[in-house]
Amino acid sequence: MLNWEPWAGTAVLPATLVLGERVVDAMFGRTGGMFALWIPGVGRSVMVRDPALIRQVLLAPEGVVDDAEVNRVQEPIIGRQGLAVLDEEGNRRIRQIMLPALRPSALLHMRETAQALARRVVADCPLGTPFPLGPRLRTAMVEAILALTLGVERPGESAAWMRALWRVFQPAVGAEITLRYMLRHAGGLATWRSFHRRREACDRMIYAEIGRRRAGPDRDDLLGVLMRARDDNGARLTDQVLRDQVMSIIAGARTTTATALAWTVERLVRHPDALRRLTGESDEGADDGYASAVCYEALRVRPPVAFFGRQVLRAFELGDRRLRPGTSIIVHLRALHHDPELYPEPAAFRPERWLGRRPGGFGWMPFGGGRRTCVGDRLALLLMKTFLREFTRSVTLAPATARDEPIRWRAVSNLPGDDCRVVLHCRAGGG
Ligand code: HEM
Repeated sequence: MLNWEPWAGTAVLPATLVLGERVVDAMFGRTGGMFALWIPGVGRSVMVRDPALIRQVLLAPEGVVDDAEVNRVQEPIIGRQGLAVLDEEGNRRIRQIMLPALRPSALLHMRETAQALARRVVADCPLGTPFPLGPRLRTAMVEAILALTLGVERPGESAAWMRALWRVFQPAVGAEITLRYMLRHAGGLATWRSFHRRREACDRMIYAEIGRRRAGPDRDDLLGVLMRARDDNGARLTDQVLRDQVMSIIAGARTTTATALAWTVERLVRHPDALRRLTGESDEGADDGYASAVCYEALRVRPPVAFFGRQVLRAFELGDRRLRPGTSIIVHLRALHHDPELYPEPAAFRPERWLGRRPGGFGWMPFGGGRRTCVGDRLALLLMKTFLREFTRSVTLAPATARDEPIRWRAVSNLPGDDCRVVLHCRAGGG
């Protein structure tokens, strides 16, 4: 029954690059929300967009699907004990330590950090001329995450961290990591001195910070929270585990939130009514209901992360199919978020859909779901809303071109094709 599909399904992703997303939608339409395919470096897979099937995957009992295996590509950066690649028990333990520090009530201090960063972005942007906002948002978001994780707030200090991180995270390294991961069974990850040197330079900074803290007073940032944790026997997390969590948080947060914000601005400048309403709300300053709706809708129509996945450990019935161990299950987020049965006129950007309503269930999943759901979702929304408020208060935003920016799909990211090209003008009486 699956016979024709792996071939047609395998052709779908490359065909999408040429013919656009309608190819994926057509395939899902023909196959009832799930199709089989073969992905280089990943292997036998099914691509899913049906919320009932996604629910079944995410609520599967422990031991039936593996949450970590599909994240192994990140291991050279986040380490063997990084949150995303830890086994279920290890992952649960680290999440229990981290999550209280990532709740909205614990993140209030991040609002001020985000405000200051947003003001600096606005002050540094050229006025009256088109430019890409994306790179400036990426820098600001790395600074935000350094403040949250390591308490780095001073510009000189953060510049040193940014330089070290850039050498590990630059796109060429990312592409090589993916390629080496695909060749892992042929020893693709074995020797790679240049990368190890870059990573060690970054690691030295993290270990030096851990050492300073062991010798000095406690700090209240995320590293401080991790360093205070003890297990039932009173043992604390090792330096290696701490290092791997710092890199996991930076890897998870580094570009995702900036991409989400870039898409939100890209959608808003092409929907002047929504932008006007958001600006009105920012000026009044009391409520952020519309800003929340704008963020939910932008994350729906343009999910920054294109897919998330799980791997089958024990033979598993998914819908009417039996999946063999080793099969990867990939959730296609843009297709899920454009299901017309869930969202009438799914391509329309309409924040009003979310007024008086919070996303829930399995039809809106920009942050993934189940046991491995993103730990930074609340922080991401806080950063997005704070930036939008500062922007709309101090500048008017307009698109640099009339056409929508195309979705540039790179690895697991959906990026704005022109890196969010906009024109800013000072607002009369704003700021
Ligand atoms: C709009 C911004 C963001 C988006 C769209 C996003 C999306 C995602 C997705 C789809 C996953 C996979 C979840 C799954 O497999 O079910 C994930 C995991 C993760 N995210 Fe985010 N993320 C964002 C921001 C952040 C931030 C700000 C942080 C750090 C504070 C972060 C840290 C992580 C980590 C550490 C994981 C791995 C969790 C685990 O395996 O237990 N993310 N994220």
